[in-house]
Amino acid sequence: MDHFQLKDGHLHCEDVPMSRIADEVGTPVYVYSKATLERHAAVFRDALAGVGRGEPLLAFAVKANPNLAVLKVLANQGYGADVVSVGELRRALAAGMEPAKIVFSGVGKTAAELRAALEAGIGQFNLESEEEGEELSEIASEMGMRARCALRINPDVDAGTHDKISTGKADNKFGTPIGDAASLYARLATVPGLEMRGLAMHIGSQLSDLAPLEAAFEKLGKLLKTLRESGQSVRQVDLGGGLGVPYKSGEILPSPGEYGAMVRRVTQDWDVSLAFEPGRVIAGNAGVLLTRVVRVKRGVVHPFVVVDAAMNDLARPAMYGAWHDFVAVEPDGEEMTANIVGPICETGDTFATGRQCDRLERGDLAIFRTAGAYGATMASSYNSRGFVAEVLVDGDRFAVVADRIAADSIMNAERVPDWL
Ligand SMILES: Cc1ncc(COP(=O)(O)O)c(C=O)c1O
Ligand SMILES: N[C@@H](CCCC[NH3+])C(=O)O
Repeated sequence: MDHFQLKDGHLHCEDVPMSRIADEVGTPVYVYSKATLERHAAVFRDALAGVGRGEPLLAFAVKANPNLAVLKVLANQGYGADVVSVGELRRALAAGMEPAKIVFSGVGKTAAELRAALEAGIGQFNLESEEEGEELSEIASEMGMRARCALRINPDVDAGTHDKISTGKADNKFGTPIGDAASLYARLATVPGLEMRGLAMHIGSQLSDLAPLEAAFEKLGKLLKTLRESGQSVRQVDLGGGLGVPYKSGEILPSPGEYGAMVRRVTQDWDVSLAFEPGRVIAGNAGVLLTRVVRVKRGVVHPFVVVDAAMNDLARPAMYGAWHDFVAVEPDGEEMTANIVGPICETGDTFATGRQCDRLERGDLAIFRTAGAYGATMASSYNSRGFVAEVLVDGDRFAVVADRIAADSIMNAERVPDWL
C-alpha cells in the first residue's frame, strides 16, 4: 500500500495533506511515512524469517537515512544498525539500537573510531583489510578487550549497477580479494585482541537483478567450506544490503520475498547465523521531497519548471543521473513536457529533462518520490542554501524531526581572523 496518495484530488502522506506540511514547515522539506517504514521493516523481516541459525540480525544501513526519528522507528521494529563512522554509531545508540546489534563497516575506520566502537560494545567489526585487523588488534589488546570480527571479502562480481555504487568488483576499494581471504582469515584468527567469527560481503547498491548477488553468495559459500575444512571457526555471515527499489512507476524489481527465497536456497547448508544490512529497500519509498515551483521559465525546447529544491537537497539526479518520479500535489488532469531544474548555478542542477509530468504553475507544490534513502543525508549547503527540514508523518499527525538549518547558522560558524 502506498502511503503517498491522492485523497480528494490532493496528495497526502498517510492522512496529512502535503499542503499542511508546506504551510507549517515551508519547502523544500523531506516527508517520511512512519507506516511505510514499519511496513517495509516487517516485509523484509518476514522475507528472511528463519534463514540461517536462529533469527537473522537486521542491521539498517544508517547511511541511507540517519535521521534519529527514522532510526527510532526501526529500533522499535527490532532492527540494529550498520554504521560506517562514529557519527553514525552515535546516532544508532542515541536512537536506542542495542550495541550488540550494531555492525561497523567501511574501508577507513580511524583508530579513534575503532576505540569508540569497542567502548560502545558493538556486536561486530567488518574488517576490510589486514592493515585494519592489525590496528584493531593493537587497540583492543591495549583496552584488554577482544573485538568480534568478520572479514569482508570482495568476490569480484559485477553487480550490474551504477559504477559509483558498485562495491564488489576487484578494482573497487572494498573488502579483501576473495583469493587472499582464506590465508588472511587464518592469520587474523591467531592475532591477539580479535575474535574472528565469520565473513561479510556487500557488492553494491540499487541491485535490480538477483543473479550477481547469488553468484557472489555462492563464492562466499565455497570460501566458508574451505575455511571450515582447514579448521577455522565460521559462525556468522553478513550478506550486506543492496536490494534495489523501483524509482519509476511501473518498474518491477526483485521483491524482498524473491531475495529471501534465493538467500534461503544458497545458504541452507552453511550452518551460520546470518546478518543483513538493508538501507534503500527500507527507507527509499518511505520518503519524498516536497518542493514548490518558484516559476516556470520559457525554454527553446521545453519550458523549465524551476523548483525551490536543488541538487544540494537531493543529489542523486546530479550524481548518478538518477530518475525520481515527479508529481503535482494538486494535479489538474493536464500534463506538460518540461525540464525540472533547481535554482543552483550549475547545469547539473537538473532533476529531469524533457519529462512528461503534471502541469505545474508558479506556486504549485510537487514531490520527488523515492527520496527517503540517500536524500537528506547527502545534502550539502552549496550556494549557501542551508539544509532542508525533515518531517515524520504518523496517521493524521506529523512532527518536524530535523529543523531546517538556515544559511545564516552555517555562516555564523565561520570566523574572519582579526588580521584581515
Ligand atoms: C557496507 C554496506 N552495507 C549496506 C549498504 C546499504 O545498501 P542499500 O541501501 O543498497 O541496501 C551499503 C551501501 O551500499 C554498504 O556500503
Ligand atoms: N548514494 C547512493 C548509494 C550509496 C550506497 C553506499 N554504500 C545512492 O543514492 O544511490
